[in-house]
Amino acid sequence: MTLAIETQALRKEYRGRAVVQSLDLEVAQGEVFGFLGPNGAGKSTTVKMLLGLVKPTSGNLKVLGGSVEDARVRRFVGFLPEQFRFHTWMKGSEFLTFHGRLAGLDAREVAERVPAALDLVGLSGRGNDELKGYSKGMLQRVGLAQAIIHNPKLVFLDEPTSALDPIGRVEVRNIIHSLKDSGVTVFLNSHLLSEVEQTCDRVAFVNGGKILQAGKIDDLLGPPKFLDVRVDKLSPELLMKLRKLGTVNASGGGRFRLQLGAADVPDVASTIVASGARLFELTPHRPDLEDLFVRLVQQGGDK
Ligand SMILES: Nc1ncnc2c1ncn2[C@@H]1O[C@H](COP(=O)(O)OP(=O)(O)OP(=O)(O)O)[C@@H](O)[C@H]1O
Repeated sequence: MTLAIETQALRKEYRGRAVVQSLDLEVAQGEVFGFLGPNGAGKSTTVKMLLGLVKPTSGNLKVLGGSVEDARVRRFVGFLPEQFRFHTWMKGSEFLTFHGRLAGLDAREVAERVPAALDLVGLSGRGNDELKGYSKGMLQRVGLAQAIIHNPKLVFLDEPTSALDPIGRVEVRNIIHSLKDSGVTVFLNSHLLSEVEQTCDRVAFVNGGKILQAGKIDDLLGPPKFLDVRVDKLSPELLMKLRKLGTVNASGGGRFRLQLGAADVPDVASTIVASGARLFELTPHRPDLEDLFVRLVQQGGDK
């Protein structure tokens, strides 16, 4: 596995107080990784160290297989900060040209990339407008365009959807998916856990500067605990078969909730269909990231 980010025992102290402690992190190239934690958990400090903006007190870190101090490595890193101070007097395309040149693109590359980036974030046709006339959502999107103007291999996005309406969120989610499709690694800080659940391959929960848990979302959440099902008729024969798969609570009209035992969702569906019943609904329920987040932070936050 080629790693885009690798840290060992990374630590940052401010005035003797550790705000990031012994952080071991591995993010594979091409994955969308969610870095989650409550306010003050040490997320921004970690990102700043990974960007070379803050010097670690101790520990090791590698970005794209090299040192973040190396300009040749930073050339392939993009960043959208949470509270971007936009140059509001600039037009959208001037702003992107400015950042493209800062990132090392030459005039020809910038001329090519600016319209493509505006298009990708749904702002084509608005490049000649000054940023001071942009809505919050448009600013967020032009900020995202700035983070990817130079075709980075690794992008850090800090709360990229917080200022956006539901349509804007879907658009950003699609942009993240298309970045992933083109092999870009995305490191996402977000408090919007439903967004994270839909976007990320893996997540790490951090609090008190330490990782509480990390892994694939499916593995962390585990299998569904119960299913809500609707069939045309819950016959005594079907009921008997379902009881071998879990505990059935019927609520009439062919509806029932099945607390799953060892069986999984396909077992239940095939049992129903094989019995000759018609299956209208089958909804698996499991704890979501928010449940896990609250549980982990409450259990492990003060350690
Ligand atoms: N430059 C600094 N000097 C002193 N303390 C700092 C500095 N930067 C951050 N801290 C402290 O480090 C801790 C972690 O802050 P950090 O901003 O990394 O958290 P965060 O997880 O990003 O929080 P949020 O979700 O609120 O942005 C906080 O207690 C913060 O006050």
